[in-house]
Amino acid sequence: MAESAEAPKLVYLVTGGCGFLGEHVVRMLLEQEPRLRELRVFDLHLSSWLEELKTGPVQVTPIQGDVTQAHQVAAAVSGAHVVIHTAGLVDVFGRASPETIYKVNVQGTQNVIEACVQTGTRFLVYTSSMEVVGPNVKGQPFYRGNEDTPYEALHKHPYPQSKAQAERLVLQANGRKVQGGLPLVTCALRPTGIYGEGHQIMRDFYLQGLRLGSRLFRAIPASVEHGRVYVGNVAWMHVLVARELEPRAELMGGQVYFCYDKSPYKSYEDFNMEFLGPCGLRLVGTRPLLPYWLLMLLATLNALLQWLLRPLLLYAPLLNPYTLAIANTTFTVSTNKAQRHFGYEPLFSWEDSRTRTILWVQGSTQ
Ligand SMILES: NC(=O)C1=CN([C@@H]2O[C@H](COP(=O)(O)OP(=O)(O)OC[C@H]3O[C@@H](n4cnc5c(N)ncnc54)[C@H](O)[C@@H]3O)[C@@H](O)[C@H]2O)C=CC1
Ligand SMILES: CC(C)[C@@H](O)CC[C@@H](C)[C@H]1CC[C@H]2[C@@H]3[C@H](O)CC4=CC(=O)CC[C@]4(C)[C@H]3CC[C@]12C
Repeated sequence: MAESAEAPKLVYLVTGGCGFLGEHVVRMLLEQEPRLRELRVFDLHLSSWLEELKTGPVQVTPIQGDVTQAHQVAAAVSGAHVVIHTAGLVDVFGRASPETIYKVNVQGTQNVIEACVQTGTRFLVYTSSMEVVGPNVKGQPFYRGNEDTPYEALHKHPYPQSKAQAERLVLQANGRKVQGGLPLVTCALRPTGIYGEGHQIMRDFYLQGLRLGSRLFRAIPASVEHGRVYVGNVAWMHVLVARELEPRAELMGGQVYFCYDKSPYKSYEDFNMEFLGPCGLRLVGTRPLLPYWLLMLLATLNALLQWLLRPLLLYAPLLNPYTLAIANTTFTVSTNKAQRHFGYEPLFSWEDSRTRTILWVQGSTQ
């Protein structure tokens, strides 16, 4: 816990606080923000682990609610000093309809913004995504780019479209007068693919590998780099931005920041093997075992099957045309904007991030 002479007086709200990233943000705030008096955790689905947090010095207030319900959001926001908005439907597998994704990710974010304006909360940190930039529909690579790199951010998929729209709303709201007459200060953080304790897709790959005789079969060329960032460092960046947004409002207000750390640049599958290898899996093939056209045919058949089965059951495999295209397109960032603007340095080294993730994967099947 960082030291502070002042008595704790601030109220923070984390939406989506029971999610993969949200939980790490909640725990990081309790460890690293000495000014906290109350931490409100707003989520559609509250987790049981919240109970263990109630014994500490900070008042932890679980709030079961839906960001698509403006009145519930306003009640949760009222009186908060900072809102960290991570809640969202993270769906590229066809589980939810495009309408639902839009309702949660865009209208939900608009509700958070309006709640800040109406209740007088001045600081809003939005969890955006690398996906608001790319990979785009043309499959153009984004190779070690930064926040200023020119890139045609064209999307057709509902998820990146919704994240891009929500980010625009947040950045446009910067400077709006909130109740009481002072300006709203907003910023957006763009994580690349987040990994770490609680990453369900990593767990799915591990379980799939165990079912296939402790092996996975390469589908993506090793040459395709995919940016990844450790969840603890993403959480730390959120805490730091929430703290620095007030004193550095002029510089940070209305800005976007990629989330980054020292995680190595690798293909999505080779990066996963950094954790799954030590857990006993091996990746078969030095190059994809099937040609891209055949993989795309299988992905398309998955999408067709999902559509046919939808009236009966939800069939949502990892392989679909969108995920295959994303995985096959280089997207990595190389930037220090967060360091320049608010002194961000990763809290966890690559070695530490890797060890923590391996331990979690090993324990995730017990
Ligand atoms: N997982 C990743 O690799 C990346 C995630 N992000 C962003 O980070 C944020 C968190 O993502 P994850 O933790 O991975 O997802 P998650 O699905 O684990 O967490 C999202 C949380 O939001 C809550 N939620 C969903 N709909 C809600 C609603 N209508 N009202 C209230 N709460 C609702 C869920 O219950 C869940 O706890 C999202 O905004 C996502 O777009 C950005 C880049 C990468
Ligand atoms: C089946 C194989 C082709 C396999 O390699 C597919 C992997 C695929 C599930 C992932 C590849 C890239 C991932 C996405 C990327 O990290 C960017 C993301 C940002 C977000 O905001 C949410 C998650 C995601 C879309 C992430 C989802 C999983 C992948 C598509």
